[in-house]
Amino acid sequence: MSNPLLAARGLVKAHGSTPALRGASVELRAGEILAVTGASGSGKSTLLHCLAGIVRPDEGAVVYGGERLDQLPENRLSELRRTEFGVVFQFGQLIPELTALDNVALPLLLAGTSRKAAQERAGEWLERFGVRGQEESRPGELSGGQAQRVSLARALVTGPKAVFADEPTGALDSLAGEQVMTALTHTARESGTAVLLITHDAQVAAYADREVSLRDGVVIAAGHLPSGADTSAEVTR
Ligand SMILES: Nc1ncnc2c1ncn2[C@@H]1O[C@H](COP(=O)(O)OP(=O)(O)OP(=O)(O)O)[C@@H](O)[C@H]1O
Repeated sequence: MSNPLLAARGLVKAHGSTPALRGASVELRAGEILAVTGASGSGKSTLLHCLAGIVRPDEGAVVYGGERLDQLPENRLSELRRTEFGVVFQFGQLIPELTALDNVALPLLLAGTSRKAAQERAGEWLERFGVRGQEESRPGELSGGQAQRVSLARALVTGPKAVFADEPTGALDSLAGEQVMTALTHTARESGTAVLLITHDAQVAAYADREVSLRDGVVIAAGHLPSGADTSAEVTR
């Protein structure tokens, strides 16, 4: 079995006195699409935040490329988040004052790409996600599905190793949701990007290679790839 790209072991995290994770372990392999499912409040977003280096766990380890993400200093963590990870949230979280093109160009500008090259590349990515023609639109002028596809372009434009998507279709109707999932999975497979996808929707989870379920802050079940998964009981899919 190939080494995981990212591995979380025994994560414990509380928000104040509310426990969110109680010993969750999960692996994300290079290039795979992993769905994380579970009831509301089961700890899915907290797990994603720990894996993406947005939040530090109280206990346990997050290992990425041989480095303990949970122990990295903040400046190295933010560099990793900028260069190797992409994040998409339920409501896109585009910068409202910037055009679609500038939203997608922003991660490249932050990485030191020239403005001209960043805008050119951003335009190509808008095209890939079927939102060419909306370059000058601000997020408020886009439909939910268009905004989410711009968010995907922004998450993938730097060529990250992993994309973290927290209910990316949660605010969309089913057609727009399908378009977003098709665009995400197609592009991720093409570029070999791993995707950790939180969803409560079985139709969305069906786009994934593998699925893990959380209950009360622990992984209770994991579906498996032909190469074999590592944890507990299997989910029949
Ligand atoms: N910032 C916070 N402050 C206080 N409690 C929080 C915070 N974030 C999460 N929690 C609590 O931690 C637990 C796990 O939350 P989390 O958002 O990780 O679950 P989830 O499975 O993603 O839920 P949902 O599907 O509703 O988004 C819940 O009880 C939640 O209320």
